Amino acid sequence: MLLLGLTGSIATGKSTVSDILSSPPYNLPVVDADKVARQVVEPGTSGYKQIVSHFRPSTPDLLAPATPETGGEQGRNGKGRPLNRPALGRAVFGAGKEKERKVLNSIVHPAVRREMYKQMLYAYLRGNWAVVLDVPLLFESGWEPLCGTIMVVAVKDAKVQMQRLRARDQHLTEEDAENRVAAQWDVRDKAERCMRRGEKAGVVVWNDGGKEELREEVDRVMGVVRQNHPQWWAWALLLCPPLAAMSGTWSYVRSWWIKREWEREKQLEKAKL
Ligand SMILES: CC(C)(COP(=O)(O)OP(=O)(O)OC[C@H]1O[C@@H](n2cnc3c(N)ncnc32)[C@H](O)[C@@H]1O)[C@@H](O)C(=O)NCCC(=O)NCCS
Ligand SMILES: Nc1ncnc2c1ncn2[C@@H]1O[C@H](COP(=O)(O)OP(=O)(O)OP(=O)(O)O)[C@@H](O)[C@H]1O
Repeated sequence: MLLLGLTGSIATGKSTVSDILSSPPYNLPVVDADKVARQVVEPGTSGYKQIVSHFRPSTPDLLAPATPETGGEQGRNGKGRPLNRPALGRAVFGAGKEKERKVLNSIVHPAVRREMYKQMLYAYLRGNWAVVLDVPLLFESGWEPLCGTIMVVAVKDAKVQMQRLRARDQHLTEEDAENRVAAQWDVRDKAERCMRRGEKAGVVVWNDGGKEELREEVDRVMGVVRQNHPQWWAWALLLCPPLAAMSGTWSYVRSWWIKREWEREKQLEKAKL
């Protein structure tokens, strides 16, 4: 089964592409890291308890206000009020907040990873030829070598990204939005890194145009992916687990090598400046 990593930067169009991939004619299962990241911090979970214990002293509005909708003082299930996500966002995005963001990531990411592995295994056992891993921080958090193919959804014009982000998340101020964009790698760097993997292992969906153009671009890119990963290969991997293990190991080593070379080049470029 192909692990198709879907990434980009904030508001470049990952969820829109993931909706296309999960509908006909593709009908691919999608494991959505943002969705899982919400589940693992619901009231009562260990993630929730750790976040409350670390962030509450510095963020007094960390929990949603006690209203009938949020279930009063103790929340709907009696395990606490849900997190006030915009407030937590302000505590971790912005200049000088990298340390706090790292703390949040170290609480949330391991739980996300565990749940995602479970969902991937389920998709494999159901005989899917591919599963989409929708992971916004795929490169930043080291998921890259795991994916047979990476699809980056990118825009060439940074203004398009900012406009879409502001239009979608109207609760964010201009500064909030800029802080969130700055918390991730530049999407054009992600596109470059992805193309470095070669067409078999890395494809870029450019999304500067309208939604109709995006659909056509996804169809074009999926034609390339499908050609490189035919159905018979998916069946061979399912019926022969040692072959799946060998193929996975080869893909991992190759991706790891490309990642290392790319990082070296970037370091050399930096040193030259
Ligand atoms: C800070 C939080 C509470 C803000 O919640 P909010 O509902 O406002 O945003 P949401 O979760 O929908 O994320 C929107 C986008 O922000 C970006 N983003 C989220 N977390 C991070 C992060 N730690 N670093 C950089 N970018 C991030 C992603 O592009 C994501 O798609 C939330 O983003 C969070 O819990 N982040 C930590 C978990 C994480 O890294 N999630 C990303 C996938 S694993
Ligand atoms: N080609 C397009 N034309 C017009 N609007 C678009 C296009 N692609 C995406 N959008 C809109 O831009 C916004 C951001 O897109 P989307 O939510 O898919 O991004 P995302 O990369 O998943 O964001 P996040 O990282 O925050 O989860 C949405 O409101 C979406 O409807």
